[in-house]
Amino acid sequence: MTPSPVLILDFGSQLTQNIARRVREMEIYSEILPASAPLAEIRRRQPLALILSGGPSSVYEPGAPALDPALLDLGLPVLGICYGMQILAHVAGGKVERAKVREYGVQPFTPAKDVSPLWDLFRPNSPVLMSHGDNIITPPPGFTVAGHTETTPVAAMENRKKGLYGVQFHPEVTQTVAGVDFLRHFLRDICGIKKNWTLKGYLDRHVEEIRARVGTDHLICALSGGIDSTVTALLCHRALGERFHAFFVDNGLLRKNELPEMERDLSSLGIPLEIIDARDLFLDRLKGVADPEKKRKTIGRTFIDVFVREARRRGTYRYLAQGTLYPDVIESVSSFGGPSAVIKSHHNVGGLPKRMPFELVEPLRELFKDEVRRLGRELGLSDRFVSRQPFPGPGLAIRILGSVTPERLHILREADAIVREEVENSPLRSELWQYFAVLLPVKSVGVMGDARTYENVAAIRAVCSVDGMTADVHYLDPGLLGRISHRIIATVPGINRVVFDISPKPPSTIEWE
Ligand SMILES: Nc1ncnc2c1ncn2[C@@H]1O[C@H](COP(=O)(O)OP(=O)(O)OP(=O)(O)O)[C@@H](O)[C@H]1O
Ligand SMILES: O=c1[nH]c(=O)c2[nH+]cn([C@@H]3O[C@H](COP(=O)(O)O)[C@@H](O)[C@H]3O)c2[nH]1
Ligand SMILES: NC(=O)CC[C@H](N)C(=O)O
Ligand SMILES: [Mg+2]
Repeated sequence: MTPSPVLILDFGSQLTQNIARRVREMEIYSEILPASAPLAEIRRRQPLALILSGGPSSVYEPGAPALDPALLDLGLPVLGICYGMQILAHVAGGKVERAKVREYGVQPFTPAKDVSPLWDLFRPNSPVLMSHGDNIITPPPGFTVAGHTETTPVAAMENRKKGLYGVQFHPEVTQTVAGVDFLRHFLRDICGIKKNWTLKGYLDRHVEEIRARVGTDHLICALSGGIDSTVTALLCHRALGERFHAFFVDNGLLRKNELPEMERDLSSLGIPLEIIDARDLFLDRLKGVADPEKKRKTIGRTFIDVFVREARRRGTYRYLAQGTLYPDVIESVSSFGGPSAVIKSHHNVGGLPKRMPFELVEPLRELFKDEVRRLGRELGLSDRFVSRQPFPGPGLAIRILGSVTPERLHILREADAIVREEVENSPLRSELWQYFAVLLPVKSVGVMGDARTYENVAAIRAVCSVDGMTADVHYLDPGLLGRISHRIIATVPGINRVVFDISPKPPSTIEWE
């Protein structure tokens, strides 16, 4: 049975899922609902506490996301974070205005005297992450100021009697050093919530949910052999048995030897699999497409067309399972109805056609990659499998800048195989999140064997990351870089220059398109 959640109301923050995962890390069940969710919907879930997320709006602007005042009278503890605190103040009769000085980055926070035990963890000048342009000028009646920073007089507030609290800073990020402990103290000690969630429980619950939802229908699973879809497949297979069918699409955008390696790995897991050769269709549709978003949408649509065609051929399937994770969602669409920005359309989310003949089953949609890896271990996947580098569904197409042609695919495939082989033969493999080659749409002059060349440039990317939301460059050892460059230029016809990408995410993204 699903436990009662800590309910997080999303006002459009890029950090909303960070709040959710912090709560999960304390083994407490949480759910996210859009801030616009009706009161009845919220009550139906019988939440144990409410957390109001941050968001890009200002409470005094027309159309800013609202908070139903009735929520403050349910007798539930409430914690507002950033916009969440501002909307709480606004609704309860306080005053919010544009600040004279905006406050961004880590700042020293000092709790007020005679505050409730919630603030026990903060010493004077505790580092907290701030990111706001509005300030609470007057706290609402019944509230007292619980702390300040140099430029924010109301950096925290509380109405102890009603259990309503607010912080202007972000406790859900590691830059707020006491942040995680503060959230735990709030939920465990102040709200008195007991541990009620584990990844194993997550697994069991989703197996049950899929069984209940799909009923006697059949489900096809889009399986790439990557960790996300493999965990999705294991979960759906466990739920549905014979009514589960996995399709792997060869879209012609795969890496060297991907198909045989994937077949070998998956057959050892006992997942029945069909391989669909759709190389010509994908390459045909991608002809002349150079714009990154157009490429991604073309690929997303073609994946679905292929699934529809194959599903019709075999009978009717109502459900399509995909290994969609939370970062795919947050970068692709305005998540959970919140007004967050589109960064790029991941093929499996923002790249999908508007009208779909399938209902999607996406059991991992709330999780981050490192959580899926732990789930994979829980399901018995080997460390080697679980720690493999992610490979995006649009494949080499988003690493060939400009139009995708069979010749350019061949060049990149060969160069990329060398990067993989060299890194995988070094002790680095387990430290890196991703390592790959990108083919640039520029040519440069070289000299090989005394003759002039005028050929393509390849860029090498190597990054470390926990969840793909941010990434650091890993400066490869010069010896290793030299070997990679030498091998590529010597053995891959069409490349005469190799460069190394030194841009972190943000401001760059991991993939070049
Ligand atoms: N070639 C493919 N055939 C079938 N489905 C695919 C293919 N490529 C991607 N997908 C679907 O798109 C989803 C998202 O792709 P993505 O690459 O993020 O995940 P993954 O391949 O499962 O894991 P990883 O991130 O480790 O590569 C997959 O989980 C899978 O459902
Ligand atoms: O399945 C996917 N479909 C996509 O369309 C897609 N685009 C990026 N990625 C992967 O997501 C992580 C973050 O990538 P970016 O920094 O490029 O956005 C990195 O690990 C990327 O490889 C994708 N995965
Ligand atoms: N990150 C936030 O929640 C910002 C809230 C509000 N818009 C501000 O700038 O003050
Ligand atoms: Mg993949």
